[in-house]
This record gives sequence, C-alpha cells and structure tokens, in this order.
Amino acid sequence: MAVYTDVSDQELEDFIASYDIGTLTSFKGIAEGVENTNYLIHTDTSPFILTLYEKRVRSEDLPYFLSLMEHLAAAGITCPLPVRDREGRILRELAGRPAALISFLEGVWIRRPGIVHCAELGTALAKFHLAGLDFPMHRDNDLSLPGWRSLLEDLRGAADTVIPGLQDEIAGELAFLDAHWATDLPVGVIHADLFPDNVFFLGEKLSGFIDFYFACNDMMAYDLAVCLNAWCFEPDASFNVTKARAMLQAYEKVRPLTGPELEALPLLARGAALRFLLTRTYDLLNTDANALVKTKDPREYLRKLRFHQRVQSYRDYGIGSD
Ligand SMILES: Nc1ncnc2c1ncn2[C@@H]1O[C@H](COP(=O)(O)OP(=O)(O)OP(=O)(O)O)[C@@H](O)[C@H]1O
Ligand SMILES: N[C@@H](CCO)C(=O)O
Repeated sequence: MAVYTDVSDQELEDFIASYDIGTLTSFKGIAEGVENTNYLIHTDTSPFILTLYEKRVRSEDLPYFLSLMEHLAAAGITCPLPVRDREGRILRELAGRPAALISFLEGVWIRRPGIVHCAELGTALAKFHLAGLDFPMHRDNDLSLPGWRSLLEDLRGAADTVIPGLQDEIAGELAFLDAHWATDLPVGVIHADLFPDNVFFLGEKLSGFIDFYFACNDMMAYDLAVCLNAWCFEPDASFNVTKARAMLQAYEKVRPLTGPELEALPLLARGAALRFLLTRTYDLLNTDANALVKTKDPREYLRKLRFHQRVQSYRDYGIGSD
C-alpha cells in the first residue's frame, strides 16, 4: 500500500474509540504498496491494519471484498478478518474515504521467492479457489479486456513518453487478445493480484494472503497466469521454469487443471502481463508526486509480455509431457 490520505491524531483516536479494541497506543503509515492508504495501528490489545480505499477501489465493491475475507477465513484459508465496530459495522468512513479496520496477519513477504515458496503458493492458491466456489456474491473483473481497453484510451498516446513505441505495442497486443481471449474456462473467485508482497510466510510455510481488493469472479487459470508472471521470473528477466513447474504441479495436486485451461495458459499469461504493463504505465503517468508511494516499473512487464508472446505451448511452463 501507500499513504495518499493523511489522518489526524484526533480523527484516528475518535475512530478507534468506536471499536471495542482497546486504546490507541501508536500508528504509522505503511509506505509499501501502490493502491490504497494503509496504517499500522497498535492498541493496548493487538496490532491492526487500517485501510482507506483510494482510486481503483469502488466503495460499492467493498462489501464483496470484506465478505470474501470472512468467507475464506470460515473455510480455513488464513487471511485478515474485518473488525466490526461497536455498532456492528465493517465499512466506515474516515478522512473522507471509505475505510475498514482489519486484523493483522503474522508473517513476512518474501523478496526473492524460491522453488519451495512457489510450491507453497500453488497449493494455497488451489485451496483458495476451491474455498471460493461457494462464495455467493459476484463481482466482474473490471481489469480484464474491457478494462484494458479503457486504460489504453486513458493513456491518450502518453505511453510513448514512458517507453518509445509502447502505445502501438500495447494496442497490437490488445487486438490479438481481443481476437483470441478465452471465454469458456472454469470460473470462480480469483485474487487477481497475488504478487509476493501479498503472500505472507512464517519460515518456509505460507501463512496467508492479504489484499483482496482486486478479487473478482473470473477464470481461475487467470490467477495462475498472474502468479506465473509475478513469481517465476528472475531479476535478470529470465523465466525460471523450475519455479513454474513447482507452482503448477503443487496447484494441480489440489485442483487439477482441465485440458482447455492448460492450452490457454500462454494466452492468459499474455493477458496478465498486459494488465500490469497497463496499470503500471498508467500509474507512472498519473501518480501525485506528493503521495508517499513508490511506483512500479512497467518495463518489467513489457519484457514478461514479450516472453509469453514467444511461448509455443503450456509445456514451456514446465508441465505436461511431449
Ligand atoms: N492484514 C495485514 N496484516 C499485516 N500486514 C499487512 C496487512 N495488510 C497490509 N499489510 C502491510 O501493508 C503492506 C501493503 O499492503 P497491500 O499489499 O494490501 O497494499 P496495496 O496498496 O493494495 O498494494 P499492492 O496492490 O501494490 O500490493 C503489506 O506489504 C504489509 O506490509
Ligand atoms: N501488484 C501490482 C500493483 C497492484 O495492481 C503491481 O505490481 O503492478
């Protein structure tokens, strides 16, 4: 997360007093992340995370995210739990923004995930997908094809100021994905942003997922495609097929992929790479210089996209036999 919205000491003290969680002892803004404002709160009972929802999160979607966390926790998936105030409300308002207090999840995120972390992720992601199957609410993925198209329009040619030629390259990829995008794969609740900074570990054991604010109903294999991008490339931009194999095999032990899901993986990986290339380019061009936030590099996702464009089959990701 980041800090886009400042909260005064008095506002925060009053806010915390409306919960039955003890007295506020300290709070600080968390600089990590790019989407929402997060504060780490300590009371004399426990730590909590206070989130103020910013630009990409629509307040009408918040009940979906917060209920999903409750649903997952009830199904045994470790994730933060929304805290209810004295009137039983989860969703509040603070400093003019929608806000919620959630429990603090123990663990740390892994800066350089190894094979063992990728395998843990595969298992946990498959369990998450199974647990989501009976979640009764629905939210479309607003960052799929139509969302990518409007992001490209919003760039109004400015992508070329980030990387020369980028605007046309994105438009070409979007036209390809428009013509070939998968439509009939198994769907369910997906996390849609499962980067290493959203997955906590205690030692080598995965301790939980955070940051459900892109969660939606979409193709479950698309979630794997996001993870292939976010977990299986090295800092020198090379693809680590051993990590991909570990992740996919662990996933399939819990939820085997169908033939069409396997066939669609290279296409889904291209779509996932384009999604983050677009949002990163957009953010680079539109982030307020005063916000306490470190924007992320779009070039990384352009390289990943080009890698997936060259992939011949899902076997290039380390699974299946010739
Ligand atoms: N429930 C939680 N328990 C412990 N730490 C948390 C929790 N939620 C958030 N954090 C901390 O805040 C940081 C940023 O959170 P988060 O990833 O949700 O932000 P974001 O703005 O949505 O970021 P991004 O979308 O870029 O991942 C995390 O890396 C973690 O340090
Ligand atoms: N995880 C995303 C930010 C949230 O959309 C990225 O690294 O670009």
